Amino acid sequence: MADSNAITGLRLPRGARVGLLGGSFDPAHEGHVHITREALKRFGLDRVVWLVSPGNPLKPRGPAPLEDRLAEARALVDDPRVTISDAEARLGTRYTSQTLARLCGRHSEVRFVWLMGADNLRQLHRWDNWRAIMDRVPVGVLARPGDRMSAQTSVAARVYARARLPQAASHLLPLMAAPAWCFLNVPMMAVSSTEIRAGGGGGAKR
Ligand SMILES: Nc1ncnc2c1ncn2[C@@H]1O[C@H](COP(=O)(O)OP(=O)(O)OP(=O)(O)O)[C@@H](O)[C@H]1O
Ligand SMILES: O=C(O)c1ccc[n+]([C@@H]2O[C@H](COP(=O)([O-])O)[C@@H](O)[C@H]2O)c1
Repeated sequence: MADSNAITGLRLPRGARVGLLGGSFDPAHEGHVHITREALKRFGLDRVVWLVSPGNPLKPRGPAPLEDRLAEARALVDDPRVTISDAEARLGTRYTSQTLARLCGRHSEVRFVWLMGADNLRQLHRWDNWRAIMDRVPVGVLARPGDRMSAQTSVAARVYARARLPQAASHLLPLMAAPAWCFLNVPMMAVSSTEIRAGGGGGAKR
């Protein structure tokens, strides 16, 4: 049975293990596809939802229009396990702690895992109500060029050191009660939206 919700716009099977990859996706790129594939495999996820953000609260410059970013992401992804979602715009949430509270409330039968690249683990302690994020859902972190060490040295990694799951047990992460997090030292792909924007790439609408 699917846990479908008119407000979030998401149709998620009850009991499913669902990764949430939040991002500006300005534009979406192969790095997002790569970490999504690794997360599906290594965390044993059934689905990954790309939560295309209306705008990162920490970034001063606004992203391209949401509709353009959603369309570009949909054009890039060819995997039925991956959903490109505007749930944050629908819910009217911008901060991840709020988004997770609303999603967990609306999809109470789903096992969510928050996914992010290692660069975001490095600055997680600057996010609004960041401990509430760690305390609400398991968190899966994927290596990113330049940020491999953040798994050991970031504030969040140190504060939640006892909640770290060894990489060898990564497939258990969706079953763990929060706080629990796991760093995946996967092969890395050196691509970013910043570089693509600087090179003038990113899709026909730019
Ligand atoms: N090449 C990559 N390797 C690992 N993680 C990545 C990679 N690209 C993006 N991510 C992660 O995907 C999520 C969404 O990324 P985002 O949409 O901000 O792309 P970005 O390339 O980091 O953008 P920007 O350069 O504008 O900051 C973040 O958690 C980010 O850490
Ligand atoms: O909640 C916050 O304070 C917060 C601060 C910075 C980033 N985020 C979220 O982190 C995700 C990655 O953001 P970005 O812009 O780096 O792609 C995206 O879902 C943002 O909403 C969230």
